[in-house]
Amino acid sequence: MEIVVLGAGSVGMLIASFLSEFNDRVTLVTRREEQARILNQKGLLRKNLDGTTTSFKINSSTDFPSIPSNTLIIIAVKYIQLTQVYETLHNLDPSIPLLFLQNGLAHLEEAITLPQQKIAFGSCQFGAERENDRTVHHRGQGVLKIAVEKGEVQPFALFLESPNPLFKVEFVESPESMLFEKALLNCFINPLTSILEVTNGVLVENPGTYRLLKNLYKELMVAFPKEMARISFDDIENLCRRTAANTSSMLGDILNFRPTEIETIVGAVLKKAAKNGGRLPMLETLYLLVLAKEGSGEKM
Ligand SMILES: NC(=O)C1=CN([C@@H]2O[C@H](COP(=O)(O)OP(=O)(O)OC[C@H]3O[C@@H](n4cnc5c(N)ncnc54)[C@H](OP(=O)(O)O)[C@@H]3O)[C@@H](O)[C@H]2O)C=CC1
Ligand SMILES: CC(C)(CO)C(=O)C(=O)O
Repeated sequence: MEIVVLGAGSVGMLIASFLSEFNDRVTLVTRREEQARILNQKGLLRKNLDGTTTSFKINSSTDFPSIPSNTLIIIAVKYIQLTQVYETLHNLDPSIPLLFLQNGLAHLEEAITLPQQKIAFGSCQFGAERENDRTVHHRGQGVLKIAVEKGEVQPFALFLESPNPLFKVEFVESPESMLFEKALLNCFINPLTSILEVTNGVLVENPGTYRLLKNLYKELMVAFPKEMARISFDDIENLCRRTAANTSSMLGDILNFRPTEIETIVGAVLKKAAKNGGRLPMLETLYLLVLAKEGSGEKM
């Protein structure tokens, strides 16, 4: 099966590297000509958890290659960049399977209005950090959860062929629950790492941020008792520890003066709580601080 990964950032390059270990028909679609040229000429590099580096020969292009219908398209751009991507996907063959890997909740309703008959969503619980246009760091082992919204599992089952024990994939039932659970996890890590400009591991090493995580846990437990019953405090701690060296995707945006995904992650969780009459003053404060920081880039 051909695989096209759209978006050669942290997640796109990391996923493409793992897929290239058992499939030699992976294409990385980039936004910039320069990046495609570097990837084609020099290949893709993955810096592994054990300090080694693996290199991969990879096809890269700024255009979609002519896509046969047995191609899987993996969309690894940020939520904010999806608007442009939807237009392209809209014009593709409706039988082509699509897998969306964004954090947050907003893309779920949007993506399912596309004409494609096979659509799945992924929840990445690993860390990925782009070093440059051809180099990505694997910053923490974690599962890639996949939930199919439209069509059958079969086209997405190719992930199970991965021979690499560090790239684990698990199929789950409901995209909505899976994405909400991931958004809850991101509420603990992404805003705090962005405000404090620290890597994920610091949140559990520093006594002050550790207390903040505990208090936030209590607050979210009251607002979402059913959903939070599936997430233990240990799960949050483990995610911070497993991805300890990672720069969260939101902090990456802040450091590069890009808009963050605060609305689709934290904003969406706050809205859901408000709908049920719940209030989340701590999370709302973190949300406002990220918004303030996001808007401050040009003025500083
Ligand atoms: N990083 C992480 O550890 C994790 C990230 N995630 C989620 O994964 C998603 C992707 O995040 P991440 O990889 O960190 O983001 P990055 O910003 O690193 O990567 C996004 C990439 O998409 C490219 N892009 C933007 N628009 C287009 C387009 N129209 N066509 C082709 N490429 C395009 C960008 O190109 P350019 O560089 O030219 O702007 C960039 O390389 C996010 O929703 C994030 O929340 C989830 C779990 C972990
Ligand atoms: C898994 C985690 C927390 C890794 O940093 C992430 O989802 C992100 O950075 O957005």
